[in-house]
This record gives sequence, C-alpha cells and structure tokens, in this order.
Amino acid sequence: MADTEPALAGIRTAIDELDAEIVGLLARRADLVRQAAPLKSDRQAVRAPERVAQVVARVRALAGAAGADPDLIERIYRGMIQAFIDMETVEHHRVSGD
Ligand SMILES: O=C(O)C(=O)C[C@]1(C(=O)O)C=C[C@@H](O)C=C1
Repeated sequence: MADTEPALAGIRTAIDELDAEIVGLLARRADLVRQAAPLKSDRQAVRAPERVAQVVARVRALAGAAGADPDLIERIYRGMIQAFIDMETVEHHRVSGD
C-alpha cells in the first residue's frame, strides 16, 4: 500500500489553515451576537426561534450553491447557534438582570 502519511499531513495542514480563518470569523460573529443581547426584551426574544429558522434556511441554500451537503451544514449551524444562544442568554442576564 502506498504511504498515505504525506497526503494526510497535507490535508491536516490545509484544515489547520481553514480553522484559523473560521475561528476569526466565529470571533466576529460572537461579537455581533453579544451586541444583540441588550436589544432584546426577554429570554424568548433571545432565543428568537423564527430567526433561527430563517438563518438555517439561508445557510442550507448557501450550502447547496457551494456544493456542500445542506443537512451537514444545518447540523453544524444548529449546534453553533445553540452555543451562541447560551452565550447571549448569559449576556442578556448580565446587562438586564432578566
Ligand atoms: O439574529 C439574532 O437575533 C441573533 O441573536 C443571532 C442568532 C444566531 O446565532 O444566528 C442567535 C440567537 C437567536 O436565537 C437567533 C440567531
């Protein structure tokens, strides 16, 4: 069998480079979500299920156009948004006491 190590190492280097970009983008997204927290009236407004549905529908369409699996992208986004909701809930409580 051919030595697969160089190919795997190359793939992992490319993944590491993408992760550096993704983390930078996530930091910017987290900053924007944090800014939204004080603008919301209560916990239900923080969760904003209709907005989550809108974001998921949009990224599914973007995934399709980009040649990615919409189901995979939806799973990733639902996990990510839940983490942002948790963070935004803590921030909302901090600024509003609600
Ligand atoms: O759009 C908002 O209102 C946000 O706070 C952003 C965001 C998201 O991460 O996309 C986070 C929490 C809400 O449940 C909906 C969407």
